[in-house]
Amino acid sequence: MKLHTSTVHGVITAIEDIFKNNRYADKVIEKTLRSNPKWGARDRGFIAESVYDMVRWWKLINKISPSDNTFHLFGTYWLLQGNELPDWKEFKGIDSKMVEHRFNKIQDRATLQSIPEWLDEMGESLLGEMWDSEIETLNTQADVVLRVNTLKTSREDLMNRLAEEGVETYAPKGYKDALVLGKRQNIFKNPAFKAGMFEVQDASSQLVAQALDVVPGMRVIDACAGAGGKSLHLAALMENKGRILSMDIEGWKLQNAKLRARRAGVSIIEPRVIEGNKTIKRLKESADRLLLDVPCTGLGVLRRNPDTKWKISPESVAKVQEIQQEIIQNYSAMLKPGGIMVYATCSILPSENQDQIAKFLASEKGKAFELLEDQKVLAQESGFDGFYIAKLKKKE
Ligand SMILES: C[S@@+](CC[C@H](N)C(=O)[O-])C[C@H]1O[C@@H](n2cnc3c(N)ncnc32)[C@H](O)[C@@H]1O
Repeated sequence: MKLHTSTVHGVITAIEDIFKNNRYADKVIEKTLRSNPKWGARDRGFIAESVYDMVRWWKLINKISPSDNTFHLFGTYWLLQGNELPDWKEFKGIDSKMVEHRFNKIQDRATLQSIPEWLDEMGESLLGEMWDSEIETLNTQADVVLRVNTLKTSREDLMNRLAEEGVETYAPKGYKDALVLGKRQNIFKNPAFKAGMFEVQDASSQLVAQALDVVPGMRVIDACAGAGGKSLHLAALMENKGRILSMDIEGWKLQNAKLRARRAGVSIIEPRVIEGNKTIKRLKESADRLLLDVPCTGLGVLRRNPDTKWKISPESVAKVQEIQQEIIQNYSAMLKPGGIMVYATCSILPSENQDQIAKFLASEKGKAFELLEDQKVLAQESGFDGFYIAKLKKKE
């Protein structure tokens, strides 16, 4: 593949923005692509993929590159991908033999898999021998998965409609509303997206709303609703009948959920900002179903957000675990006796998942609950994101 000055500069600028200014990769890529409307689909694809890949392999590239000059780092990445470098002055001092030689000398998993050492140690201690292949899987590129909005269309109709436009998809077994794109592309531009016929949502994430066993007419609380991905799915499963209270501590995220609801033809979502314990107390025993899609490290979705591994630390992992336990302890009061609560994370760490549930069940408030089932979804087994989903019942 031939390299072009303008797009390589786009990658270099984006990488410097991410690492020097500590910005999120997805936001930086979005900004870079927006600032250059003349780039075509291939150029955009090249930039997005190269930036994500460089972020993913940052530690490895830095170990091999002859310097921390961003062109050298890009050149190293490009050669590691099995490509050739053009004769540009910026790439002076790097060649494929040197890159191969330095790569072959690396033995340790933390560098080879390009993750911080503390994370490698934590992963191994918590996941044992599963860690090796899990981190390998989490370093690959994720599929683009759609969730069909059954309020507007069926999976078969959407599949046919997209196929007529040349967008090939397949329906993965075991995920009744999911379609996987055959080829990565910007699907947000598709008219079916603008018409609210689908959302982009990983297949594992689609298991969360399903676990709540909702029926039309129920009163549901989605207590960490964010931009409303799971609330929208719940609304579709409830045939847009009943009530969903979508709550979060961040009001701007709920605003986003409102816009998405309008596009999806959903009218039963009511956003509510959590302003403290008072908001929770007022809703005591008011919900038939309660979803706690709690904040987490995001280690199950590293394929989508590779920069997570450079942003988290042992301290932030401990802090988020504290928040998770606080949420389950305090928010579980909003569920009616006999109701069902789902606790979910997009993490693969037992300390954020089954250990949190065990701690809750052993506590005073947890005595009112029983665990019905839980799913520990690893990326290496499912082929999709890593997730944890626990389904609990509040005793009558
Ligand atoms: C995993 S995200 C939710 C994703 C969302 N459910 C979706 O499907 O798109 C976790 C959310 O919890 C919110 N959050 C963090 N601390 C919270 C708290 N104490 N109470 C409620 N929400 C909180 C964050 O703002 C974030 O939007």
